[in-house]
Amino acid sequence: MAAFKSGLGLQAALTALVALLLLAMPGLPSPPLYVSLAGFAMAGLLYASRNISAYLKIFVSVYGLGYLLLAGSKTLAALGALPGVIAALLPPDFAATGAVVFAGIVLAISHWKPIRDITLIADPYFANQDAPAREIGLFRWFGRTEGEIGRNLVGLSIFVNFADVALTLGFNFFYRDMYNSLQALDAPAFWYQIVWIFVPLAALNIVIGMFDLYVDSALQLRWRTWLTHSLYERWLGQGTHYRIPFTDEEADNPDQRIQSDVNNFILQTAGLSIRLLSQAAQLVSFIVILWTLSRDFVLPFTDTVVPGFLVWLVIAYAVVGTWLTHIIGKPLIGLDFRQEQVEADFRFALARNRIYSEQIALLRGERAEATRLTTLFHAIIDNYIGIIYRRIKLIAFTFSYRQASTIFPLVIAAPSFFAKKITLGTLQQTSNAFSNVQNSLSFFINAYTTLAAYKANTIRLSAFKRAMTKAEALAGAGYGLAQGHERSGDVTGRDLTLALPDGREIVRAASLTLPKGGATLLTGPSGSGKSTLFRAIAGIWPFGKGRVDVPEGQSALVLPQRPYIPLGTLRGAVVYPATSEQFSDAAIRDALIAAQLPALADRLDEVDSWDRRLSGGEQQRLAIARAILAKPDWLFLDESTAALDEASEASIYRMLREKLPGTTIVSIGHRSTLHQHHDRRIEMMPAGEGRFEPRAGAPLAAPAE
Ligand SMILES: Nc1ncnc2c1ncn2[C@@H]1O[C@H](COP(=O)(O)OP(=O)(O)OP(=O)(O)O)[C@@H](O)[C@H]1O
Repeated sequence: MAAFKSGLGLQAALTALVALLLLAMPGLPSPPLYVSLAGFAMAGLLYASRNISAYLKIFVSVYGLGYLLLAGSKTLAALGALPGVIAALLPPDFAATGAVVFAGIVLAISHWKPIRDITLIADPYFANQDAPAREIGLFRWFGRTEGEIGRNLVGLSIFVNFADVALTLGFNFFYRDMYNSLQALDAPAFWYQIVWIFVPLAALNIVIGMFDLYVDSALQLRWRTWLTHSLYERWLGQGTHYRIPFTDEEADNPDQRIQSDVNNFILQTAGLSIRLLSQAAQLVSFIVILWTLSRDFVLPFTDTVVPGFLVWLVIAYAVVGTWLTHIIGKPLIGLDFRQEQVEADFRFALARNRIYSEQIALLRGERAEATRLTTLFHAIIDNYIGIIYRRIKLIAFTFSYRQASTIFPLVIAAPSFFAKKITLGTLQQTSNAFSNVQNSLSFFINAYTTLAAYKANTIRLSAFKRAMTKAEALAGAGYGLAQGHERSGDVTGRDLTLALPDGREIVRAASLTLPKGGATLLTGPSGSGKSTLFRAIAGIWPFGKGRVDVPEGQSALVLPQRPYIPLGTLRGAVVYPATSEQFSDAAIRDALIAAQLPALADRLDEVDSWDRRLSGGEQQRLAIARAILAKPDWLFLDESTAALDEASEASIYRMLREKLPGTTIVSIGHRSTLHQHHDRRIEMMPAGEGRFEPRAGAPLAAPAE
């Protein structure tokens, strides 16, 4: 793996050097010239692959390394520098050139759109420079960065798969020799084949199978950990999750995309690409065997010689089969895509029933919910029935095809056997080689359903990533609303227009100031854009024009009318979004008591569905306790005490102003009793065409002591 690790440049140089050395040895026994010339082609390909996808580059590199090993060992063998036993085990000369051809194919397909869609999702993992993931011990020592471990694991997995192909070749020759010994009634030769050929091959097959699973699982686990983590970090980052619905991308059910699509994508990408590679190697090897076996093939019942007849036959057989399968199976892509969607919709509806169970029970909404669930579930069944019929049609074809392919080569080669032109061993070897070639060529056929689901999966993940990019752009500077910093310490708006996602303007303010210090009350009719103004100040509302400036380096906390209560302990719910370690238990208890929740002060460790256990007013007071702990410079209360009675609301406001003297409070509220707790008022006034304008009102009475 040394050349693999030390970069592409070095590999290319080494490969070219081997080729040069080989060429510069006139008179010395060396592999054929075409093997040496292929070295130059390999060096060129490695150079050309420097800008391709990080994932595909691994494959080109492995082929480069494969060429080095094969051509190098062939040269050593030609010079007599390798022991005869090892030299006999080396693959034929064409294997080295085969590596070059395959590297060329990988390079050629790297720009193809379906491949690019896949590599755009796969690449970030293999190109990352992050430290190895701590939580997974498997292969953590296999590279300095997580990306390097991933690349090395893919490389290792490819080598393991190639070893498996070599074994399959070994088995093919074993069958020939074993059946020949049977035909010749040669018992010692038969037992030699069983004990000295079959047993070692079978043992190796088991070991390789185990190691393959270990390497593949480690790769999948590490890759999934990294990709899942990076996707949800990005999804949660800077309000992206909030803005995705505002984009024009179809990115429904992000939960499903992060939890299940990622896993399937990784399983399929790693599985299919590496298998495709070994299938290709197997294909070439067995085509060569088949060609050798049918070099002078005489068409049955004629005297016509068709060189390599079986090779042409198997290619035609597989191409026609692939084409027919494609025609029959194509609708599965759309059906699988839709299945994922309807399953996710149904799951989401069930989850919502769980979350809103109390409201549904109070409203006696069970029937309505059941009707909706039935409709959603019918969509699952309808689509699945479509999938079943399509699969049955596909199976009718693939099964007949598979059955025919076991008997087909025997039918073709049997006349030669009966005419005593070939031995039983050769007949057996022919049949085995034919089915191996057919199998590799039909890789696409057999994996059709997987490929269909894989494509649907890739589309879903690509759309999710595009939606995140668009949502991030919505937050970017220059899009609609600009956000900056205000030196005076106030929150200000200049030439501000807030609009809805469809472009309709709802708030317009040539100049707006929320002064630092004291308390400001924002009032106005329902739907006049008060909460939207808070969203714009908090920097999550993307639609509009003009700018909002907030004081630099100051903390802010927005408490909505319905506070968010996370799953877990009461302690975690109170300190949210901070972590429990940031506050002592005493401070948390004091905050709960100050927020008029003394009964909860001793239940900090209790885990419960607190969002359902606590009343609306209790949840609002829990959010107030959060504010007391966080001590923000700015506290935005969006009807955050609307569920409390007026007396409780009054004492909460008094307590807040007493405990948080340095905090500027901005409240939204409809009750006139709120006036007494604020110093000034801003009112949303109608400004024509459905718009509202925030205007400063007369100073309010000094806050009640
Ligand atoms: N995500 C959204 N997509 C489309 N329209 C929205 C969205 N969020 C808010 N609106 C619309 O924007 C308008 C202003 O809403 P906003 O919540 O700011 O009003 P408000 O003044 O706070 O009302 P209330 O006093 O009833 O809470 C409403 O007509 C609302 O339907």
